[in-house]
Amino acid sequence: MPNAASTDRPVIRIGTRGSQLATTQAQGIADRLTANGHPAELVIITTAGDTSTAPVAQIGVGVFTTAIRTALRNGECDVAIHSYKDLPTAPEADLAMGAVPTRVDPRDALVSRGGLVLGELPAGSTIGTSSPRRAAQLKAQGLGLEIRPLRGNLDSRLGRVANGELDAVVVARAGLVRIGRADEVSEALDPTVMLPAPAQGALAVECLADDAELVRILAELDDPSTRAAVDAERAVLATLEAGCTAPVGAIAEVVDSIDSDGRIFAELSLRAGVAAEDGSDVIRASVVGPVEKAVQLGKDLAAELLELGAAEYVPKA
Ligand SMILES: NCc1[nH]cc(CCC(=O)O)c1CC(=O)O
Repeated sequence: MPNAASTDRPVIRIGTRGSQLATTQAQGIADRLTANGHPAELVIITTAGDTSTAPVAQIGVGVFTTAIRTALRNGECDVAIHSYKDLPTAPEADLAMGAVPTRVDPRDALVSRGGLVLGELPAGSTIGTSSPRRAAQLKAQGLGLEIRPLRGNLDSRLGRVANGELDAVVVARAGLVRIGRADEVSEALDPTVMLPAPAQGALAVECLADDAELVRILAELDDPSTRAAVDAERAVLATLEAGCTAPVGAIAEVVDSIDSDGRIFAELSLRAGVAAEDGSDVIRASVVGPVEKAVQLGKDLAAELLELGAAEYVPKA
C-alpha cells in the first residue's frame, strides 16, 4: 500500500549508465523510491566513458556524467544517478543534488592473485590502475611495484588478475560491495596508505532544481552525514582546482567527540593529501571541526595543503 507521501506523479525515470555496477546502484535507489510510494524505473544511458577504453585523464572531465545530465535536461529521465566521485566539481545552477544516500566503504581495495596484502607483494609485481592518485600513492610505498594501465568495467579489471595478466589491481571497494564481490578483496587499503578519491563510495542523485516535488521526494533518501563528508572532500578538490584524475585523495567521516563537560557531540574529521606523480612525495593534512562547516573545513584544508606545496603536484582541471 502506498504510504502517505505517495503522489499521482507518473513513474519516476532514473537515468543511469548501463554497467552492472551502475544499474545495481541505480536499482537500489529505484527500489527505495518505490518502497516509499514513488514507483521508479531505470533508463540506461550510454556515456563517453562507456564507449572508450582510453584513460579517463585523456577523455576528460565528466566522461561518465555529462550524457546522463543531458538526458535529464532533455526530459529523457527525471533523476540522474552518478557515482559521486565521477562528477566534476563545477556547480550546475539548474540541477539539484536531491539526495546523497548513505555511502558504502570509501576505501580502495587491493585484489591480488593468491590474496596477498600490499606488503606481501614481491618487488616487481605488476599492479593495474589507470588512476594517477592510486599510482602515485602506490609508488610512494616504495615497494618496487610495476604500475600497469587498467580500464574497463569492474568484471574485466578483476579478470586480469584471475587470468594471470596482472598480479593485482586496485579498485574502489564500494564497487565490489555493490556487485556482491566484496569477498574477492585481498586488503581494504587504510587511508594512511591510500587516500581514496573525494566522494568515493557515494552516489549523487540529481534532479532539475525547479522540480520542487521531486526535490522533496529525493530528500527522503538523503543521509546528512554522507552529504557533509562528501561536501568537505569535494571542497578540497575544488579549492585545489584539481580534476577528478588529479593525484588528490580525501576522506571525511562524522565522528563522536567529547566536550569538557563529558558530553558527546558529532564532528567532521577530514583527511586529505596530494601526491607527486612519481611517488617521491605525499603532502598530507587533516582537520576536525563542525559538521555544518563541511565546505569551509575542506577549503581550509586545501589552503593548508597549498601552503605545504601542493600546487606543484596538481595538474589544473
Ligand atoms: N572512476 C570509475 C568509478 N567510478 C566509481 C567507481 C566505484 C564506486 C564508487 O566509488 O562509488 C569507479 C570504479 C573504481 O574506481 O574502481
